[in-house]
Amino acid sequence: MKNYNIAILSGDGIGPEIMKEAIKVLNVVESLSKVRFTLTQADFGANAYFKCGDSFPQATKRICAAADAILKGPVGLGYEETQKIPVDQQPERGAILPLRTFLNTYANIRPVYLPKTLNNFSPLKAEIIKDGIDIVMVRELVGGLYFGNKEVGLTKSGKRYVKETLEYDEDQIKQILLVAFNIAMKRKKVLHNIHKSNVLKSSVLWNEVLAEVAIEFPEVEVKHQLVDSAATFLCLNPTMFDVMVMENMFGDILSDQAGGILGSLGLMPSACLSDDIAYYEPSHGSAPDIAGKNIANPYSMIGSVAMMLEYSFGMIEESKKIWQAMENVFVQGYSTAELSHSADELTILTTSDFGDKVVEILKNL
Ligand SMILES: NC(=O)c1ccc[n+]([C@@H]2O[C@H](COP(=O)([O-])OP(=O)(O)OC[C@H]3O[C@@H](n4cnc5c(N)ncnc54)[C@H](O)[C@@H]3O)[C@@H](O)[C@H]2O)c1
Ligand SMILES: CC(C)[C@H](C(=O)O)[C@@H](O)C(=O)O
Ligand SMILES: [Mg+2]
Repeated sequence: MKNYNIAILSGDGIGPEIMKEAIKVLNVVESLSKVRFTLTQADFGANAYFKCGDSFPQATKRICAAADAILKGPVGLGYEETQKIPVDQQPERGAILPLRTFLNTYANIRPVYLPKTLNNFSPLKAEIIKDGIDIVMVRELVGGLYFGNKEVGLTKSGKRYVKETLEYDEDQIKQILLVAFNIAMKRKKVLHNIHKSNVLKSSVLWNEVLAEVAIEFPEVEVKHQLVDSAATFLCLNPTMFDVMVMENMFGDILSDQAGGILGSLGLMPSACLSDDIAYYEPSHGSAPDIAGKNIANPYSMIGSVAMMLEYSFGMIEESKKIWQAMENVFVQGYSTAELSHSADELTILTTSDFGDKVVEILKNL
């Protein structure tokens, strides 16, 4: 029987709450299929820092390196709590970014998906999204401003200054574009290239490389869109997009905006892919404002499981069933707390009840 080793990094805030539900779903998939999942928990994030003084401990690195895939909950704390941790150990700089470089997960796939049955969750008018929303955002994840040279100091006149550089080389750009073109080939063969070449030299190089890569994909129609106007059209007419590709920072911001047009960040799972291994995490953070209340929406974490089954283990049917089960929970008239604004007659489920409903439906699909 096939066995997959999965590292479980539950994270901070709502992380452990939503991870518990994701594991319930994994256990059901295991019981219904011919695979075994061996789960290994590892400390990561602020909790790891407070436990052992390191937000990405060596032991966790070893567990990740030995895994077939990694399932990661969000990390981070509220602003005040974060100040208790030295800047370079804060879970974003000390854990997430090092994890991304450690694994070289350069391609971040963020599905922006709302089946038409659920379009009442979106704050957008029904006529704009009558057929639902179905976009794949492809975000470069190990380059750009996040990882460029950083300098902090004093000017000659004693003023504090900071310098952060947006760096890419052509190989980094090419590898993410190849991922995006290949996804476009499997979908509608239309790729929106999101850039800012009217100002940024990095976008000029990005677009030059894109023109070269595009020759290998003559069937894909490329549409160029400046990032600022893309933000507008994402609200006015999201269905004009199918696959969108962009550099790291643009992708961070537009993908959170995308969570907004779905109605909640809790509907945003993601996959972070390298050529060898992948890790899966919600696009959102640790939601300190709702942590510990059993009200977070675990859809993003369970959706990350579905993406792991598809991308890392080729378990396409099982993955589809998880998406279907989650949609069915909502279609049956249930909701999670943060989506409750959309219709008063919905029954609000706690985090754990949502997981239980998914499991119940999954067993009968
Ligand atoms: N990949 C990651 O681990 C990751 C991603 C983003 C932010 N963060 C970190 O998370 C911390 C909090 O950041 P923030 O508050 O700006 O953003 P956030 O994404 O944690 O929360 C933004 C809003 O969305 C809501 N929300 C998020 N996920 C939800 C869910 N599953 N169900 C219901 N509501 C949900 C929150 O309650 C909050 O109102 C920060 O430390 C940040 O750096 C981590
Ligand atoms: C927490 C932070 C480092 C991270 C990012 O900016 O990439 C998050 O916002 C995300 O979108 O995954
Ligand atoms: Mg983000």
